[in-house]
Amino acid sequence: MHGTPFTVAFLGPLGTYSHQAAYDRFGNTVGYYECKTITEVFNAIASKAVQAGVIPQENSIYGTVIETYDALRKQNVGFIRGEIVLKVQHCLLVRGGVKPEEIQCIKSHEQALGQCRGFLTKNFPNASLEKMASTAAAAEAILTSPKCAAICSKLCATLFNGLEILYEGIQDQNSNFTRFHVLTATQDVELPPPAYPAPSQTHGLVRLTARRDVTPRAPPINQILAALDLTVSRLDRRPQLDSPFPFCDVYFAELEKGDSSASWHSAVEDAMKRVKALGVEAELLGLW
Ligand SMILES: O=C(O)C(=O)C[C@]1(C(=O)O)C=C[C@@H](O)C=C1
Repeated sequence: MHGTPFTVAFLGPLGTYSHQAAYDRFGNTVGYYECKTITEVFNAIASKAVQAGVIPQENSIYGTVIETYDALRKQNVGFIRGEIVLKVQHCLLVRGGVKPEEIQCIKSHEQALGQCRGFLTKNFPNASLEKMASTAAAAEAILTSPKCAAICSKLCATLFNGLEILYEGIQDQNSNFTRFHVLTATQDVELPPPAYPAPSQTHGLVRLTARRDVTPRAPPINQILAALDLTVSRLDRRPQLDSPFPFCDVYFAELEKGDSSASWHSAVEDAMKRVKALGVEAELLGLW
């Protein structure tokens, strides 16, 4: 990709929170590449169509972004290089002139519908809820569906002509943040420097898979974490799809560096060796 500008993929269209998070990190120093789904962002990174991507990971009201963790289960999924935390204030948008009592359906990304569940139950108990690929895709869709409203950011009211804001700040808690990951295909892709000084690396993400079909006496998660012997600041799990046994999981352990001055990268590598000695697969998915 010599000579091509650094390009960053995000869940589009323009106006999504992913777009805003990407812009917060990379500004106008890079090119942008809109994707229709989060999975497409991962694919664009893996196929090297882009040098980096921004992926939503977790929301402070609704929790884990499932599509992201399902993608992180796959091989060669990319490498997490940073995080961006974005304040999320959802609005309810309609086509100009539409009254609240005329709204029959509400469209948005499932995360946004989940973050506004209390508001929707109270104010629109009879409206049908429609999952869309993103909040801005929902805003675009209501241009041609006048009986529907969209949950999205305020920015969409300026980006899409003919839409107006009916309500602002409709999420169930006023304080609402989404954390995004910055991903590249491999650890060695050079990232443009951030506008503010980057903190030194203090996080890591390791995928842990105990395969009962390969290691019948695979240890339980508490023994795996004991072997890891590092601070685990969060633990997510998704089903192991390729196991002949039901209810076997893949774990994602987010690690946090303690006070030690030793190299963080080698501390994580050593911890993974201890886990592998138990017959458990350990894959490094990020350091940031
Ligand atoms: O639909 C968008 O605008 C997105 O960027 C996706 C997403 C998410 O998946 O969590 C990002 C932030 C908000 O939490 C709602 C939706």
